[in-house]
Amino acid sequence: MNVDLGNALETTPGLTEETLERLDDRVADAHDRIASGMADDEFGYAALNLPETTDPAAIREATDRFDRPEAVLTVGIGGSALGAATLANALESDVDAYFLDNVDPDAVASLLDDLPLDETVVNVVSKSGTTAETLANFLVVREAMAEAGVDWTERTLVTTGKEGNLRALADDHDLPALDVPDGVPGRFSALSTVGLAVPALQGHDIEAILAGGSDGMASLSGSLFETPAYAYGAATYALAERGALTNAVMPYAESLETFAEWFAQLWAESLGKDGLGQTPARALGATDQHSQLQLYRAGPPDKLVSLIRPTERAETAIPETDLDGLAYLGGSSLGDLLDAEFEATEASLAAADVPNLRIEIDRVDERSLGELLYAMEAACVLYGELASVSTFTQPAVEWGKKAARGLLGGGDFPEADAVADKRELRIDGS
Ligand SMILES: O=P(O)(O)OC[C@H]1O[C@H](O)[C@H](O)[C@@H](O)[C@@H]1O
Repeated sequence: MNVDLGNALETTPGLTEETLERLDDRVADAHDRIASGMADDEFGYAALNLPETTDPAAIREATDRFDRPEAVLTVGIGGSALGAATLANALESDVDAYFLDNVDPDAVASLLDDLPLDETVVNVVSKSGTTAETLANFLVVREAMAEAGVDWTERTLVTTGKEGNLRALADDHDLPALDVPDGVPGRFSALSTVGLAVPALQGHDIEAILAGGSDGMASLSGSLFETPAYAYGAATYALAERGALTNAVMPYAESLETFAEWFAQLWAESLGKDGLGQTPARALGATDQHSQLQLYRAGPPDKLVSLIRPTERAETAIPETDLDGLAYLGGSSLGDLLDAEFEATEASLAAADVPNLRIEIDRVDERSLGELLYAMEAACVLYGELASVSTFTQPAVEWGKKAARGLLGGGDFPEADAVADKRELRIDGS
């Protein structure tokens, strides 16, 4: 994996080589803090040890008891879904992966109608075991299985903390259960049981995913010039300080589209604190060149664009044509075209002085994905250190969770009272 900062030099906002040299002293201090947090398995920092602390054999022991299913249905939300979804949607498998991470009744009903429930493994994931959406969806899924004559206890895998509702359910019904490791916030859990059970059920090489994470771990050092993850974290931080308040993440590979969603949670929940942060925007190359790029290039100069690509792709040749004006495409390939679009977008942003960062992975496979996920987590932790925010908490999200629970009669939460204070200025249509 490599990160190229060249197109963020002398842009608006922008960096200079001198800025980066000066910042490198702070990166060294931040790295010391990160390394000591890792050594002590401190809350949050422990996530950066996962390539070494996750036990793939324990994951396989829990997943191997299910004969190769037709589908895996994960019931979870946020960090309990997005890591697994990133891996499942990036890697090809004949075991289909679905994710119930919302409680839209139409979407839930239509998914349950379509799924072969007797051939599906239900993977219910909640670190806290209290998230209303996840537990409600699980109750709905469980009932759908019972109605279809499927013994849900035979087809359910639970991943949760050591205590709580889900743990009790797993114990009561003797369900296979994986532990969410201590000290690992949900959005940093992709390389743990939380992110790896689905790829294991799909037959992917989870050891290779962890090996990729280990590659990222081995490259952590006290200098941003030697650590791609820190180069990305330091540059995004410094650009945000200079006004790049939006980070448009634009993978040039459809298989990485969900990665941008995972990144959005990581960046938003970790860094959006104390009036600081950088808004992650999700885009896909080349598709969004034809929609969002106009804004990124010519809108307010408050953005940076992160362009991500694999350097190796499958080849699909573009057939020769004698159509005037299209002959230049013939003999080329879709991959060449996508790469040309990638480089053209970089150049077009640079020509308009818009900072853009290039991230390259070797190819979309287990090892490179493990390295990419690890590197972005390390980048985020470094950014949090430089910005002095509390990277591993999410009090603003918890506030809304409590208000919703209170509204539904799930406890006495003062946050729920605020809902009654909503101001109205309503304009009715016909
Ligand atoms: O895994 P759970 O406890 O169900 O939590 C799922 C999600 O809930 C909240 O929204 C948190 O802000 C997220 O960080 C977390 O990933």
